[in-house]
Amino acid sequence: MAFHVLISDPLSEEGIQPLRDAENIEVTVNTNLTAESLAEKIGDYDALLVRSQTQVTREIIMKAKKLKIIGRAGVGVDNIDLDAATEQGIIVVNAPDGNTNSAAEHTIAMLMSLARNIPQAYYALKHKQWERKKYVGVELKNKTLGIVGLGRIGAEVAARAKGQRMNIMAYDPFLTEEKAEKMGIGYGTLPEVLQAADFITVHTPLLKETRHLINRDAFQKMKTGVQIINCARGGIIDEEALYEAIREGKVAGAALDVFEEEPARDHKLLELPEVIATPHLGASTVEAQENVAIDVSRDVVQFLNGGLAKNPVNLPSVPKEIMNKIAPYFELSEKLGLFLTDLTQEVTEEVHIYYSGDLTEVDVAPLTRNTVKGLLKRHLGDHVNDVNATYFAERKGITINEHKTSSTKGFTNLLTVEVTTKSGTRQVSGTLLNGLGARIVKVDNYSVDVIPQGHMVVIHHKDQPGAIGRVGSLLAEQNINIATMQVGRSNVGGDAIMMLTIDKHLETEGLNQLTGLTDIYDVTAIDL
Ligand SMILES: NC(=O)C1=CN([C@@H]2O[C@H](COP(=O)(O)OP(=O)(O)OC[C@H]3O[C@@H](n4cnc5c(N)ncnc54)[C@H](O)[C@@H]3O)[C@@H](O)[C@H]2O)C=CC1
Ligand SMILES: O=C(O)CCC(=O)C(=O)O
Repeated sequence: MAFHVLISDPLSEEGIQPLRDAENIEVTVNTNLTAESLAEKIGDYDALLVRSQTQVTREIIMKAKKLKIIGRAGVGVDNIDLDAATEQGIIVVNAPDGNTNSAAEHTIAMLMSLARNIPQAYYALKHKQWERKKYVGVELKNKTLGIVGLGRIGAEVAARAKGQRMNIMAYDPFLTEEKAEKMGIGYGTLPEVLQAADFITVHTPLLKETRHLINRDAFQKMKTGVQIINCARGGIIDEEALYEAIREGKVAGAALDVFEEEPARDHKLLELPEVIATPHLGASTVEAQENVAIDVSRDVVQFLNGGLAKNPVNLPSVPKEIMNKIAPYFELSEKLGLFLTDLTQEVTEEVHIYYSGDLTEVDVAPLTRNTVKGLLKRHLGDHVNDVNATYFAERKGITINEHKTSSTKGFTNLLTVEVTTKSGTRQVSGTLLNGLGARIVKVDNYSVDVIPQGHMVVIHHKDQPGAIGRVGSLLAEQNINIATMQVGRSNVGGDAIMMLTIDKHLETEGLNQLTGLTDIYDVTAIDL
């Protein structure tokens, strides 16, 4: 089967070679699509690759019936409606490392241009004006650079600015004093950084929490004559507040690579002589564009062919060595989820997943997501997948609890799923037996040994002579062959469980007849 991939923003031709090389992938490049024509065409594609221009809105995602993956050749994913993608089970991947260097270099270029009025002086000279007095700048040496957001790019900017003999002071929610000290930079709260800095550069993502992080209040805290750089995202700085701060003389200059609305051809900030700007060029280098396109193309090829994406945005990435350990449990975890949904046949309120033995040594979050997928699949069908399983569970008010326990009950590994509904709690445990594959080894309090596959019947009954025979006869009458049978009981003559694997699905009529037999409490048909 061929997968169809649409590239809707200009990407490096060398960078998309992994897509072109893949035999089962057909690539369409169309960088002139309007929002309407993208919405019209997106239904034909399995993957969409973008930079920052294409707005992948909810409306487009809702029309993307075949779409499995959106690749962002770059870092920021604020042009993609992540919630909508997650809801629709579409994985979003980005290329977080490929343009770090270019963005950091661009920031330093902007910092130096700002300090020495290079763009303004250049413009004047091109217009035949030799203005030496007007364009006196300031040195960077011994000035304080305030960095807001010390991630990949912020940290690279810090390293380079140290080379300019600047003092660095940074704020990041994940930065500690110890870490700052190790990096040879100063640590401060946001207000402290704002107060101390001669130059301030922002390097956070654009999130609800960071929108207008630098606002009127923030400008009030700054030194008079401060200069501001934004090579991260328009919207982190409140543009209206920046405009006022420049007009009032609080801010002496600003260097902007990004704007709240792009393209920003006719922006009032651009009319101010104190503002220098580039049209979102931070990542526009040959190297960065090749890097990000390669990274994202590889992820798309890998993912479409059943592999794991290296840089998922709406799904945590799983290191290879952990994946190798947990991969054999994937099928079992989903089947335990499916088994319990059939067994309870009621609205799930709470889920507890217990991992023991070998499984306690690794990050089992992917298995939890897969179990939840199994629990929801009966009702949501193929619409639920690893990307959206936890989201759907949350939306349906189901709480998911993951536990690691030392109680292995004699197995080297044991995965137990417990579901609470309004009628009570049901449990199923499974294990992987060396060389023998997956087994269900416990249902509620009964020990069993059943391969989790095919058509099954779970019967709760009273441990009385004849009960098993009656079930066998009735199924024989219905021409249903029993492949295997397991019986577990709590005590002689007490409650017991029969687990049958049968050769075909048990229809409702047969199920009702079984339920009507003497000493039978309840019967559930399960199809795995
Ligand atoms: N102009 C351009 O062409 C480019 C822009 N970017 C943008 O640069 C920004 C940074 O990218 P990376 O360094 O790769 O991201 P990153 O994820 O490595 O770093 C972001 C940092 O911001 C911090 N942060 C989050 N909320 C914060 C807050 N309220 N206050 C202070 N810090 C906060 C995070 O803890 C993290 O350390 C992103 O917005 C990205 O989209 C990236 C590449 C090119
Ligand atoms: O695609 C681009 O050139 C923009 C890069 C960018 O802003 C990012 O990676 O966040």
